Amino acid sequence: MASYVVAIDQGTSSTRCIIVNRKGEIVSVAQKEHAQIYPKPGWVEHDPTEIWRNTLEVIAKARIKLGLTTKDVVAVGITNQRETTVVWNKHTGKPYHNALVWQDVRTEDMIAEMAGDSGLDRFRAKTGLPLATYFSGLKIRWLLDNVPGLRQEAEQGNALFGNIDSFLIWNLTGGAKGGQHVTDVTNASRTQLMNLETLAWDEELLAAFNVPATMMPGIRPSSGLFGTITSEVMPGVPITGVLGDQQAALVGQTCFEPGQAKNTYGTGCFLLMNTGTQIRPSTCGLLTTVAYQFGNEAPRYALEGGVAISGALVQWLRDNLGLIKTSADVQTLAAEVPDNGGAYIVPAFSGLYAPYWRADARGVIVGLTRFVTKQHIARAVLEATAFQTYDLLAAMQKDAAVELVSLRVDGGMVVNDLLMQFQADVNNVPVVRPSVTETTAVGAAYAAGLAVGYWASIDDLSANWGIEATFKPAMAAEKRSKLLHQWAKAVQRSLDWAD
Ligand SMILES: Nc1ncnc2c1ncn2[C@@H]1O[C@H](COP(=O)(O)OP(=O)(O)O)[C@@H](O)[C@H]1O
Ligand SMILES: O=P(O)(O)OC[C@H](O)CO
Repeated sequence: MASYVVAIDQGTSSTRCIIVNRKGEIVSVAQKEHAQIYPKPGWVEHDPTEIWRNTLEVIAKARIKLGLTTKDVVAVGITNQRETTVVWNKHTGKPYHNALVWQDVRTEDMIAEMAGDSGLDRFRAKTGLPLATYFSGLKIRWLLDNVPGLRQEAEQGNALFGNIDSFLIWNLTGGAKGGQHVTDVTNASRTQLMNLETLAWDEELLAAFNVPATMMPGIRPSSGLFGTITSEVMPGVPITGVLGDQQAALVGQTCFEPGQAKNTYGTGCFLLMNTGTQIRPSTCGLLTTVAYQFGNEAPRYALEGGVAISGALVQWLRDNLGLIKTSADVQTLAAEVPDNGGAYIVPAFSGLYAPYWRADARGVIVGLTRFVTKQHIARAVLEATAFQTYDLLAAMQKDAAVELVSLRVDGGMVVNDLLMQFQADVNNVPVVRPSVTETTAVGAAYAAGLAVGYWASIDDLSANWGIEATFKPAMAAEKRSKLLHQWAKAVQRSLDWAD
């Protein structure tokens, strides 16, 4: 049998195992959703043990579909929802608490105290990130301060911190019996505890967030050996690629040249532009982050704009309002009307992220009249994602001082042609959908395969990329500016809501 790379894509909504061949094609997939736990308004948790169980299950299923033995697998890559924080006991493997998901806003009250007189940008120079509920540092601190006995456990060296990548690697490589406690530079860059230049945990940051260094995983390049799997699901196979999911998508889209950008439409929506070896600070509310580091090469950096709620708004329409049965139904419903009927939704469920960074914002639906129907609401749901992306793109073009000639897209929502066309229209930039839209998993596979010589160089990867569809802007300028004007007003209405 031919040889393959296995990628595990642990996302916010589900866990997937995807098996990739040398052409970057997906030859087998298995996927499982996990529970979203909302203990209070604004709080979002996952059960790490459920995610671990699902990971084992999807690996087994994807392998069985293809009749794959471990001999056929050259390497494993892992990509994951970033920032989501797990702390577990190193002797038992048991988490001390559910994972605090990146969207969780329970640390909101800690921000003002941390910011002090320096403001939200207190740690931006070292980390590229503003103070926000989003990143792991405050989440770790919340756990240490609120889970009885945890701080003492951490100080005694019994408690380990990890994002989901670390938690999975540790379990796959032996768990309490010698599991590797490691992460990669891209994930570490989202904790707000790593220095972007040194690529090491920063003592001053650890002290400011009051996090003991003993909890922290070793930081490795994104492509290289992380450990060898001992779990019976794939014993003996090396894990040689790890990337946060948005950085993995950048790699999967083969955006290796400075100035190339992609937008991933999943639960949230994330626009990343490769800025090469340069750490480019943002003045427009974007993040500076590590894009990838392959082996001993210099790290590559990116500018990033992320919004918390995009596909999640479709799920909300489905699960909370019951207006659609499946996510795909949103397109059918929205296509029954020619426009939004004057309704706009700003899905600030977790506050607003880039470029606004307003933790006090909450979701609003504005422009309601008796004319507005569920069809208009469905349309407003899709348009909200496109408008939020427009805001990111505008900030990105200012920060990077480049004009994008096209936008490469991927993620679960890009099957939606109505959304893709509307995106091209409001951005006034062509939207390019590649033949493989599971770029997150493919990116992790690429990092893993490069490390073991399955692909010789990034040129091999770029040769695998191809276009499936291009959506060209077709909206009159006047209509476009009217829509964007109304959107900007709607955003203002969402601000200053949470006290
Ligand atoms: N046809 C569709 N139209 C709009 N949204 C969709 C469609 N299909 C899936 N989605 C949304 O895409 C998201 C899943 O995308 P995915 O990339 O799998 O997310 P994640 O990696 O965050 O788990 C879900 O929020 C879902 O509601
Ligand atoms: O699970 P996704 O694809 O929505 O991605 C989540 C991001 O990594 C959060 O930063």
